[in-house]
Amino acid sequence: MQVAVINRSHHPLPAYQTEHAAGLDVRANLTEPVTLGPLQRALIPTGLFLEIPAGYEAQVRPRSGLAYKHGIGLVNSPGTIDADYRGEVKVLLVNLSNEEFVVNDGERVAQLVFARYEAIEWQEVAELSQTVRGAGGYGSTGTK
Ligand SMILES: O=c1ccn([C@H]2C[C@H](O)[C@@H](COP(=O)(O)OP(=O)(O)OP(=O)(O)O)O2)c(=O)[nH]1
Ligand SMILES: [Mg+2]
Repeated sequence: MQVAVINRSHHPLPAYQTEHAAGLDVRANLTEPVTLGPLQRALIPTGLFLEIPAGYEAQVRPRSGLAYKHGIGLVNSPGTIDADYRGEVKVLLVNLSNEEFVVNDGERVAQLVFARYEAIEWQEVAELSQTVRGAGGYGSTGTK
């Protein structure tokens, strides 16, 4: 699938790092580093503007390496880039560690996963079909 993009960053376009990677690593586009103290969050610009085909979205997902090594996540994980959004793609990082984390220009801060979605129409009804699970959830099937 082709996706129109304007790259106003000073970095190459996001790229798949391996042959069958689902996500394209996206880089911070900064004029100066951003320091995130414990529990601080920041909107990190990417310099990227997309025109995603109708019927698709881009999900902004965390990188597990940053999460594991530095406690860096996304406040709104996964972020949603709508097909009709024409603004700059930004990444809402949060520092969930006890130590400062410095986001440097060019750092791969998140990954973009393109996915299909279905637009639905509600069909309001009085009752839903019966199932074995019923309303059970939140651990209702036990822990083993
Ligand atoms: O991590 C994100 C999440 C969103 N966006 C952009 C693209 C998306 O299409 C738009 C709106 O996002 P969302 O619908 O999640 O935010 P909202 O709080 O509902 O804002 P809005 O009222 O503008 O929809 O912001 C990003 O750049 N990065
Ligand atoms: Mg919205």
